[in-house]
Order: sequence, then C-alpha cells, then structure tokens
Amino acid sequence: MQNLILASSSPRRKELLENLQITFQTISSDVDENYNPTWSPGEIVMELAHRKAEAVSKEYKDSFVIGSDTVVVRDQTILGKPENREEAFSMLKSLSGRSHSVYTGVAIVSESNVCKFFEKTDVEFWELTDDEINDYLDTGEPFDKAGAYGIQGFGSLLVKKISGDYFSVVGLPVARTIRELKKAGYSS
Ligand SMILES: Cc1cn([C@H]2C[C@H](O)[C@@H](COP(=O)(O)OP(=O)(O)OP(=O)(O)O)O2)c(=O)[nH]c1=O
Repeated sequence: MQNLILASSSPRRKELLENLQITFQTISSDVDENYNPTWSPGEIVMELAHRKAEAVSKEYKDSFVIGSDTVVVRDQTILGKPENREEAFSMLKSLSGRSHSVYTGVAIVSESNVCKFFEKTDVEFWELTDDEINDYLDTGEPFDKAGAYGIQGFGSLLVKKISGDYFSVVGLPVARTIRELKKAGYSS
C-alpha cells in the first residue's frame, strides 16, 4: 500500500476523504499564500495547492501528497477568508441575490510526478436581509471559510442554486481528485 498524505489543516477536507474510507495521514504546512495579482483564479488556487503539497512532499518523499486551495470569486474580485465580522458582513452582502464562482485547486505531488487541476462551481445566493446576514455571522461559521460561508452548514440556507461539483465548494473535489491520484499511479 502506498502512503497518502492530505497536506491540510481543514477539517472539511479531512472529512471528505474519510468518507471514502481511504487510509491517509493529515499533515499541514505553513506556506506563503501571497500570489501575483495578474494570475487568473484557476492559476491562483493551483499554485497555492501546489505550494501546500510541495512543502509536505519535501519531508515525505515516498508519499503521494494532496494539497488544495479554495477561493470565492465575485465579478473579478477574489474573496478569501474574512479577517473580522465587518469584512464577513460585507462579503456576504456582496454575494446576496446573485451568482459567484468557487474555485478549488488541487495538486498531487509524488516522487516522480506533479499533477495540478482546478474545479469551478457556480453558486447563486438568495437575496439576504441585513438581519439574516447578522444571524448567520452569529453562528460563527463564516470566519475560517473563503467567501465567509460554508455551504455544508448553516450556509446551506443562503444557497438558491449550484452548478458544478458541490464537494469542490466544501474544499475538495473528491471524485476528480481520486481519478487523478489513480492516473498518477496511486493504488490503495
Ligand atoms: C465556500 C466554502 C469554503 N469552505 C472552506 C474550505 C477551506 O477550508 C476554506 C478556504 O481556505 P483554504 O485556504 O483553501 O484552506 P484552509 O486554510 O481552510 O486549509 P488548508 O490550507 O490547511 O488546506 O474555506 C467551506 O468549508 N465551505 C464553503 O462553502
């Protein structure tokens, strides 16, 4: 059996892989998450996913290492995790009653190979009142999540429509990730 590592501190990503009953370890790394503002959202999430996987792969050379990164894009603006309640409020207000895209990049790094890809999922929100946004902020859910919401939790109440991979919005497009892992030579 080959060694598989999820290079992540995200409990959601861990849970998505655990659902598949695959044996893996979780090891997180601290990487520079700055990026070149001229890059497209797809390039940003693939590069950050690659940095996360590469940092762990250096220490575990004989393993398959998965890194992942998620951002929300409204118009041409990239929304990461909100710094505070005010920023979370303004992110959610800006997403109200309209569509945005969630990009998740994945990098699979092994001794002989690097594979990178991204998925884009379009999400439409219901029109939200300020009271609804404040109630949602009170749940505490938005603060460690790109775009200030979690589709898998109370954030499900904000969503009118979704087009694309749901699991990619949660943080890991599992079906494509497993397919690409197998192509890279991984077998459980
Ligand atoms: C839009 C959305 C994002 N998210 C989460 C997924 C990611 O954990 C987070 C985006 O931040 P990331 O920087 O992609 O990931 P992370 O810092 O949580 O974890 P790590 O870098 O260690 O892998 O937002 C949800 O859980 N649900 C959602 O609906």
